[in-house]
Amino acid sequence: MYHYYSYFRYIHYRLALPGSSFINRICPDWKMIPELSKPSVYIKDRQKVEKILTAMRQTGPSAVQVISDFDMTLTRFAYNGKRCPTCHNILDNSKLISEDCKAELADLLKTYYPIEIDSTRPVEEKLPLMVEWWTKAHHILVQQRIRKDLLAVVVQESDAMLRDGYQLFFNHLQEHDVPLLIFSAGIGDILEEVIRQAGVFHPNVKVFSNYMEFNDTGVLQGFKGELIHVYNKHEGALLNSSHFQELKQRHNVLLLGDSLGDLSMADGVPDLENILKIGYLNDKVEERRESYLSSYDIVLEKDETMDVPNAILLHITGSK
Ligand SMILES: Nc1ccn([C@@H]2O[C@H](COP(=O)(O)O)[C@@H](O)[C@H]2O)c(=O)n1
Repeated sequence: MYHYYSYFRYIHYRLALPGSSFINRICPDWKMIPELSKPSVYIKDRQKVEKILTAMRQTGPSAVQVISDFDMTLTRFAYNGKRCPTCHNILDNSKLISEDCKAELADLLKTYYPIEIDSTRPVEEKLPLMVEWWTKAHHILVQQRIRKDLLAVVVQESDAMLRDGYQLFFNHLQEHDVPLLIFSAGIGDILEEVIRQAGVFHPNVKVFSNYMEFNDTGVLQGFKGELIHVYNKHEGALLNSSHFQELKQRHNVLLLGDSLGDLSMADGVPDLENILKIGYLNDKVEERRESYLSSYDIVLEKDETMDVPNAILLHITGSK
């Protein structure tokens, strides 16, 4: 029964493809963004998306800000069939961690990641478990007496990969003075190193994340500030409301995420007018498709590229 239902939903979302003459007649913007016809693209309400795109293009780049998650949103989920690392995994798998602790961190991942992505569990039930995961993992990392000066080497030696098309994404935002806020439950120091080494840590990029605290000799002794995990980003957004106040003339938001927790990243934006939410659905696709389609305006299924966000950015900035 379930298979018939999901097949029907599949046909339903794929029927109104941008190539169809009906959609092109009422929605001229579809023709301008052929990337929206990629087989990886799913949209529940095309007219809503069309309306937001038209409004955002009309007001242009000076009214927009981009708010994005990092791990598995700006970075790849997999490459050649192998999972790519998150910020935490970059450290967990590095030479800075003893074999015993690597095994402990791997056990934590095996226990808690399935909970993180379980669409049958309510968020309230996941919250304490996520805090538990991050707290235990950070405790282990602190025990390892990690040296700040070795973080760059560890990132260089890792398999971290930004999504295909990341250069256009970061460079285009910089060229058009569009602020990019990266809001990550990963590790800020590692995240910054990944984008620095990729040559895209431009001045328009601001990062909210979990930052490491080092002692006078440069050894990790803890983490700064309030813990950010995947399901408390709204708290971080509200705590950092001064950042959003500085951008208060930017009423339009392009939001990129890969988890339902990422949907609250724009909670601190004052006088929000238009928000276009793009969600990468990387894992457990069948089980989670319906909830992603109900929450994100555009869902990108198993799509390792920045093609769609890039095409939308070029559209908004009038570059295409
Ligand atoms: N010990 C941990 C804790 C979390 N993760 C993963 O990191 C991701 C969070 O970062 P975002 O940039 O996506 O906010 C999240 O998806 C966790 O699965 C981890 O790998 N290890």
